[in-house]
Amino acid sequence: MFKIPFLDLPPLRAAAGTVRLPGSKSISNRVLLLAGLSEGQTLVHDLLDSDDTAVMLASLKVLGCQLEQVPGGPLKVTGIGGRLVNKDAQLFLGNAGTAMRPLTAALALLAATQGGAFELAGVARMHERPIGDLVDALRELGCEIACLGSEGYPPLRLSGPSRLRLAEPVRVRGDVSSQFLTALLLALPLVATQDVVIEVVGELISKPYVHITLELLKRFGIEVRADGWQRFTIPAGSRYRSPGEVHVEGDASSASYFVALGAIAAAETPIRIEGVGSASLQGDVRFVEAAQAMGAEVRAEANALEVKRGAWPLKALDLDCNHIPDAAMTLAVMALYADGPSTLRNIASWRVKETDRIAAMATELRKLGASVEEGPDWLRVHPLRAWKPASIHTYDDHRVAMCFSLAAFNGLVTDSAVPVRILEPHCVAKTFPDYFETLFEVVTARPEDIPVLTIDGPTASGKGTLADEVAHELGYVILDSGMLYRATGLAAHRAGLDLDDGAAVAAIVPAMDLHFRKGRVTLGEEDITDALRAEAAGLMASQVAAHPQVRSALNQLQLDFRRVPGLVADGRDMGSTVFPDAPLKVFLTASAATRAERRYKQLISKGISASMEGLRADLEARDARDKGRSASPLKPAQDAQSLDNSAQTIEESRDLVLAWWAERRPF
Ligand SMILES: Nc1ncnc2c1ncn2[C@@H]1O[C@H](COP(=O)(O)OP(=O)(O)O)[C@@H](O)[C@H]1O
Ligand SMILES: Nc1ccn([C@@H]2O[C@H](COP(=O)(O)OP(=O)(O)O)[C@@H](O)[C@H]2O)c(=O)n1
Repeated sequence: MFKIPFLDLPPLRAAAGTVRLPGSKSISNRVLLLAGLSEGQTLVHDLLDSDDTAVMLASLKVLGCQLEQVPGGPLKVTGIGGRLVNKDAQLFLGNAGTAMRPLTAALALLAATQGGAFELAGVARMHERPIGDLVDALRELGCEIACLGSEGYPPLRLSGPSRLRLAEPVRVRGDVSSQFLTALLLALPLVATQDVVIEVVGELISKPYVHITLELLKRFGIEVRADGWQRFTIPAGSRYRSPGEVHVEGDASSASYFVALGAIAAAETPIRIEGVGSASLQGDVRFVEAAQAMGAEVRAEANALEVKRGAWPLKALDLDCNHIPDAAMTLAVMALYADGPSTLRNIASWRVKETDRIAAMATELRKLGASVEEGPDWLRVHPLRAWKPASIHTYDDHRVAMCFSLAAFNGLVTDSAVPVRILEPHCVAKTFPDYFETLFEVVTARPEDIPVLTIDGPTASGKGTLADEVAHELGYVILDSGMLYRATGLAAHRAGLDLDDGAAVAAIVPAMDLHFRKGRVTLGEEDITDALRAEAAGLMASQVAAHPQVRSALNQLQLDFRRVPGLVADGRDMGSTVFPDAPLKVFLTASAATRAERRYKQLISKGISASMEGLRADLEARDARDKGRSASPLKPAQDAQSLDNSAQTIEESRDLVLAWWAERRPF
């Protein structure tokens, strides 16, 4: 996950490959609650790991459920069998509607029948999301509920015992959020000593989510009788029975970004999306039909989709989106690539989601330059051809962040492509913590569009440290080019080659089986990270680096690191030779005394013995060789910014470089 203030997406051009979706949020939290209320054990496979499931899990634990993660396997949930273990608890539910609503219903009913006191609270936005209709329905049933802030909103206090009135049908509004009905359906089996009837008042929205609820209840042994979508009966004597094992489907709303990606950018080979398909329970899988109407070519298997671009530009759309409320946000961004204005209708529920999504989408689309009209329950988006680089505010709303990533394909409809900045990208953790990593796996950009920041300088000036810090802050890929020279030196040495024979050393480069993963370097099967860090490897590197043949043999390997979303490259000639078009080139220096001292401390802290004088002599010899060689000698690129960090802390250097970087970005 990118836990950084912003993530800049360079102009993207194409997409291909396979993505595996994380588990559905709606199914995960429903299954967890049902497993938690059931008697016995349930093995939950493919559970979504996200903010919203984390708050549900934390609550179940407080309520006395036992949770055990089988390493690399399912989560084992041992339920409370409908009997309260802990009758007095405070639960924090973040911004998770899928936890707040059903837990309110379940705990209100349990408190009424078994006694207890529960406080349910969330983040500030959760306290602005209405829950009054559910509270009213539960009070009608005889539950005691106090709204601790504003009437009709969380935080709530649920207490009991109190006498329940189950003989009369309980009435709940269906036209604001179907989650109120879902909450009652999930919870009422707890008290179904007689038939309990729920009547929906008003037209029920988001029916597919209620369908998921009914299907999952069935798997947990509860056969609800439904009369149309207006009246539901929970039969007397209903009891949750664990099915033993449950597999959570991939998240169909999350699939929408990749379906859209295929429609926009998979011109050659399709994007394959695994985890949802034609057999999916989730209503949002019908997003596929909307994407097809806009031109996507889709092939559906039971549990996978393959999507390719069909019509281009996309075809404008006028759609009632009531059946795909969450996924429909993606259509608003697809509309930018259409051949006319697109209208999304019947989306009033957007106004009470993580943020007011109609207002948010309109505001952010306009920042890109789009012309947008909005009404109480509709949004019209006009196609965009003159794009502006924009900083997209994400309102702590995962879906805003994910759907605006698709704006980075603007280069497919304009000659002057622009990057897109996504603020607070970690908000995707709500449903898809690795969304951007997954996206980056399947998209490509033109190398010249991918920004590079270079840091060159003499040994122990702090290049590696600064590069790590800056790359981390920007979410960029890192190239420690010295490691490539070190690995080449080491491999040549081990092969018994004369390190002064440039042609012989260069000849082994193509066959080097070198991999960089998670800060470790492997050569073939062997982890050579520590060997590479030794001073001896640095000297060997400097020796082989003097040969033009070796430098050119390593050139393409270095260029291959220029990957989405951007690159920070450190070495000797990153700015002067390898990435001459980098928008920011830093030449980092520090006095020889400072550098020798830093290297000394670095080695000592790793338990490697060293002498200050020896180190200084080595580094001066290495500097002399690096500066004096004819091939790519160590010297600042013409347009480099010099930085002497002798008297600076690491943070000061980092912040200065980030400030220079900010000056060069178009946002
Ligand atoms: N600005 C700085 N101030 C103090 N120490 C630093 C600074 N930059 C780096 N260092 C320290 O100096 C040591 C050498 O830095 P390193 O990044 O390995 O250098 P290089 O990659 O240039 O050889 C590290 O232990 C690092 O923590
Ligand atoms: N881009 C690069 C990177 C390293 N090198 C060579 O590789 C040696 C080791 O590089 P490094 O960056 O790992 O070394 P330190 O600066 O960490 O000591 C340097 O002394 C250079 O001779 C190079 O020539 N060009």
